[in-house]
Amino acid sequence: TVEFLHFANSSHGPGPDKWADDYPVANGPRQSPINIVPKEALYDSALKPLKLKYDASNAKGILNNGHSFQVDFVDDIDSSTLTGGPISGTYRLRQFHFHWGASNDRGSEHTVNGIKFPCELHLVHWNTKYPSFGEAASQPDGLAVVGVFLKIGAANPRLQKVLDALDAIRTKGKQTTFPNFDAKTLLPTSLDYWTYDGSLTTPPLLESVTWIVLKEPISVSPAQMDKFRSLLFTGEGDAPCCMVDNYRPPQPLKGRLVRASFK
Ligand SMILES: O=C(NCc1ccccc1)Nc1ccc2c(c1)[B-](O)(O)OC2
Ligand SMILES: [Zn+2]
Repeated sequence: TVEFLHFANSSHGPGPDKWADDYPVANGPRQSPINIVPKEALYDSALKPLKLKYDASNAKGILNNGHSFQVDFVDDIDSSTLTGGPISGTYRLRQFHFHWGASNDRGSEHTVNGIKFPCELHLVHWNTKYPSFGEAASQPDGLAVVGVFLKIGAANPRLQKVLDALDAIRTKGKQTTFPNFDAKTLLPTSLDYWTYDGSLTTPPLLESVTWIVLKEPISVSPAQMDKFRSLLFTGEGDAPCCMVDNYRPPQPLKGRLVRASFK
């Protein structure tokens, strides 16, 4: 079947194959996502365990931003942080969001041995050595994003808390409060990960992300996947366009090394 990326030319702008026109970095040396080939990843015993310390009271709101939805966190103090892993210093949790497909055969941005998952969660953190997220986003060590695959299985009750808020943000630009949410509840048991240097996967595609992709997926049920697909790319009053296939396909590795925190 012809894979139609809903990013493709449509009501919400040009698709991935057109991004290089406005963002030449789209063809840069460290673009994301990538296909991860576990057998070609290098086990690095010097990699530290990930340390995620999240404070549920930092959760602020949930927003339909027109290409995904995100849960935003208070990030003016070091209360929800990522340390350890491949990074040095302290990175603050800013937001998390997802990417998903029109059907369960696609949707993730990273792939593993060419396998696509139906959905991928991104927990976005910024390096506190910089004064703000915006500043950090333009630095090579500015951002650290934890990627978590979602795999079809039993319904995920922790994810359901997020999905229950989607009815209130169906159209582009809508937001509502989303207090007291512990993002740690969305993580799998194992924090084993692959890591590599990459970029934002949506414009401006800045090459400022240390990617940390967890090996173990979390579960999502088919009904829960349909809840993601109930969102709209379009604003209230516009002809409705379902928010699906909001993922960028894998980009050339260009000689980059992917390291593994596990054997
Ligand atoms: O924060 C974003 N845009 C707003 C912005 C503000 C200021 C400077 C630059 C960008 N985008 C963005 C951030 C993090 C990730 C992605 C996109 B992702 O690749 O989808 O997953 C990880
Ligand atoms: Zn993302």
